Amino acid sequence: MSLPDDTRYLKGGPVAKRIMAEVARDAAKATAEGFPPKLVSITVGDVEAVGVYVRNQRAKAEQAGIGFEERNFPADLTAAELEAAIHGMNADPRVTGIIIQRPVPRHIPIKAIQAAVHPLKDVEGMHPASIGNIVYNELDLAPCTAAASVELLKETGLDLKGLEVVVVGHSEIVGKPIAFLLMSEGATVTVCHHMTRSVAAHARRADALFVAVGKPRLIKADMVKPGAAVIDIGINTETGPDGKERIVGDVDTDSVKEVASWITPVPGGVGPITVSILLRNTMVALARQRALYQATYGTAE
Ligand SMILES: NC(=O)C1=CN([C@@H]2O[C@H](COP(=O)(O)OP(=O)(O)OC[C@H]3O[C@@H](n4cnc5c(N)ncnc54)[C@H](OP(=O)(O)O)[C@@H]3O)[C@@H](O)[C@H]2O)C=CC1
Ligand SMILES: Nc1nc(=O)c2c([nH]1)NC[C@@H]1CN(c3ccc(C(=O)N[C@@H](CCC(=O)O)C(=O)O)cc3)C=[N+]21
Repeated sequence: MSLPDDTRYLKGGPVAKRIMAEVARDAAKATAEGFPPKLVSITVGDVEAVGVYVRNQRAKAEQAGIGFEERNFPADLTAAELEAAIHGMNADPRVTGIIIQRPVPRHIPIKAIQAAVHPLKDVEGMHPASIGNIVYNELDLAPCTAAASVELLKETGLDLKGLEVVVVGHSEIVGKPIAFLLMSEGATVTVCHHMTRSVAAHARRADALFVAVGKPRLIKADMVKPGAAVIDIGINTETGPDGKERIVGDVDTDSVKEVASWITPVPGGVGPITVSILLRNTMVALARQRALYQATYGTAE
């Protein structure tokens, strides 16, 4: 989809491109040195919900020179079987990073599965140890979407110190890490969720509004402060007026763009940056694994 050349759109493409160039350079160097990076994607059962994400991961990984392997397990896999498979990948030196695509079937406890991924291979930053590092402001393996969203806000040039920010949605993978990253930047952060009495009342006070809920057109123009920056993280698939499937965010972009000073398009906003940060995290993970390998088996020079 082409977007109007409008400064109100905070496009993800240029930021993603910058990150991808850096990743491709690092991947080529590591490969030449005998350490080819490889990312393994785990999906369990119905892969439809994560289809776009996995497709883009494969395409971008190949473009950057990172190996990509998709492991799709049947929906009736037990948690113990999945953990065993993950332990195998933890022990496999050819696997650099592991991402468990969400959602997984209800009978699989996602927290336990994320904890099974070795922290050195946790490219999504979802192991409890990785998530904990965010509280300490150690951010080199931060959850990809949260890092991508904050990176886009920075593109506005707004000073994050003291900025009034509202985050709608408080999932472990998106909303909560966004709140932590923003706190580290000095913003004043309010987090809304389904029990919040009036999301609108909070949202209207925000200089920057992050939305990660999964409900098309949840945020309308009257919920946005004039001049605000709106970061739309939602990725929802719906049937458009032409009968074709399309991707929309959580923000009613047509009306909100008349009020906001900046708005991220969907598609073309946060999504592409998320993928490039996942690949960047893969290279960070590789560097850490190489450092450990060197410390363990290397000879003193
Ligand atoms: N662009 C990207 O790179 C990515 C996009 N996404 C997209 O972001 C969206 C959110 O994903 P994710 O966080 O995983 O989803 P979850 O379903 O895990 O979380 C949704 C959150 O929204 C809250 N919520 C639900 N209804 C409301 C409401 N009416 N008002 C305020 N808050 C509400 C929920 O609160 P409670 O828990 O209290 O019910 C919950 O915290 C999805 O559309 C997903 O596809 C996700 C990852 C990456
Ligand atoms: N463990 C886990 N981590 C996730 O981060 C995660 C997940 N599971 N499950 C599914 C959701 C959804 N999600 C997307 C990320 C990028 C695009 C993306 O690249 N979007 C392009 C789409 C372009 C196109 O249409 O091809 C864009 O917005 O421009 C889409 C969807 C990550 N999620």
